[in-house]
Parts: sequence; C-alpha cells; structure tokens
Amino acid sequence: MKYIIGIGGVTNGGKTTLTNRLIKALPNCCVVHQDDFFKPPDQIQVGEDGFKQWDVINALDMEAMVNTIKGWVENPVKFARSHGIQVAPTTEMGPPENQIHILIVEGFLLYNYKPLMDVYDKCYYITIPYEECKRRRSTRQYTVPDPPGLFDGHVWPMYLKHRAEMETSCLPIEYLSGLKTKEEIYNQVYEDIHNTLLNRL
Ligand SMILES: Nc1ncnc2c1ncn2[C@@H]1O[C@H](COP(=O)(O)OP(=O)(O)O)[C@@H](O)[C@H]1O
Ligand SMILES: NC(=O)c1ccc[n+]([C@@H]2O[C@H](COP(=O)(O)O)[C@@H](O)[C@H]2O)c1
Repeated sequence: MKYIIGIGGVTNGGKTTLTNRLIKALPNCCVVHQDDFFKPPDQIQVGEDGFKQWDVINALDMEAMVNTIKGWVENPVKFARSHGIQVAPTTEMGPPENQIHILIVEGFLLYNYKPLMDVYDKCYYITIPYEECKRRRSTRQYTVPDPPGLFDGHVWPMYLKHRAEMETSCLPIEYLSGLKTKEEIYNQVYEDIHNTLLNRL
C-alpha cells in the first residue's frame, strides 16, 4: 500500500521539524522537500515592488517536483534505495500487499498547484500567527538571504493570498497549530497516521 502525506504550511511553521521526526518513526518512509525545487536566483522574477518573487509557484520547478513524486509512485522501493533509505524486508512486513510505503511531501506551496492536488492521501497544514512567523523567519538563513522588508512586502502577503486560494479548493485539509510544542505536534500527527494506516491494512 502506498500512502502520500502532504505537510504544508506557512514558512517557518515547523514543517521540516515535523517531517524529520516522522521519517525517523514511520516505516519505509521517503520524503520530497519542495524547497529543493527552487529555481536559481537569476531565474526568479523581480516584481513591481522591487522584490524577487520567491514565494510564488513560478519560483519553483514544479514539473520536476511532480516527476520526482511520480518516480516514487512508480517504484517506491527503487526510490527509497536510490535515496539511501532502508526498506524493510518483505518477511518483516508480511505479504507484499500489506507492505506499506509512505511518502511525505513537505513544502510551503503544496496545495496551490493543480497537478499535485489529488496525489495526497492526507493533507496537513501548519499555521502560526504573523508575529511568531516574522520572529522565526528573522533568524533563518536561506541560500539567498532575505533583503530588508521582504517579509512584510512579499512573504506574508503571498502566504495570505495562497492560503485564501487553497481554502476555496475542495481539499480536505487538517490544520495544525505550529504554536504547540514540537513534541505535541509530532504526537498528534503520528497517532493520526498510525490509526489511519492500521484501519487501511
Ligand atoms: N513547534 C515549534 N515550536 C517552536 N519552534 C519551532 C517549532 N517547530 C519548529 N520550530 C522552529 O522554527 C524554525 C523553523 O522550523 P522549520 O521546521 O525549519 O520550519 P519550516 O520547514 O516550516 O520552514 C526552526 O528554528 C525550528 O526549530
Ligand atoms: N531555498 C531557497 O533557495 C530560497 C531562497 C530564497 C527564499 N527562500 C524562501 O523559502 C521559503 C519557503 O521555505 P520554508 O517554508 O522552508 O521557509 C519561502 O518563503 C522563500 O521566500 C528559499
């Protein structure tokens, strides 16, 4: 059985932190990070506001991201092996039809791109309020550092726009408060996934 989990949400909400905890705990679990698909800086458009437009879907090579996910869907064992992830032997997992393969797709713009909308079996979305987001973001080092004013001029307005867009889609999204402790968020999600997978097997 294949199971694809989306961990979306606002920048610095705690997506990577949660994902890293889950991949350690879940069996045969691979991950695709949306951040790995950012185009190089010279291909990022500059908006009328003078800022490079990093927080839009065009800043990402979404075709490559979709192809990576398709690669996992076609052959999760091969995908895991080529990414250095140990696959449990079939004997440990029971018959092949009971073998679970999990893919976590993590990123800030997961639910705003049509070709990806129906790949997820479960959609999580982490939120934190403006002040906390700005505080966490101010300590974060990206490959390209944020110029002064980027958060208020581009990052936060784009987040609000994309979130509103996402909410008009029919995706069943489970919201998580990124203000809870890392442990609480992990426990909540782990239990949820665990119960869902037990019911499906
Ligand atoms: N539940 C949490 N409570 C407080 N700080 C958190 C929590 N989750 C993550 N952080 C911190 O917030 C920052 C961004 O976390 P990260 O997981 O990289 O976010 P994202 O992948 O959503 O951008 C890091 O410094 C991380 O330690
Ligand atoms: N990884 C990169 O190359 C890069 C460069 C510039 C900005 N960013 C920022 O990354 C953010 C998304 O990633 P997080 O959700 O991990 O914060 C966006 O808000 C974007 O502004 C990433």
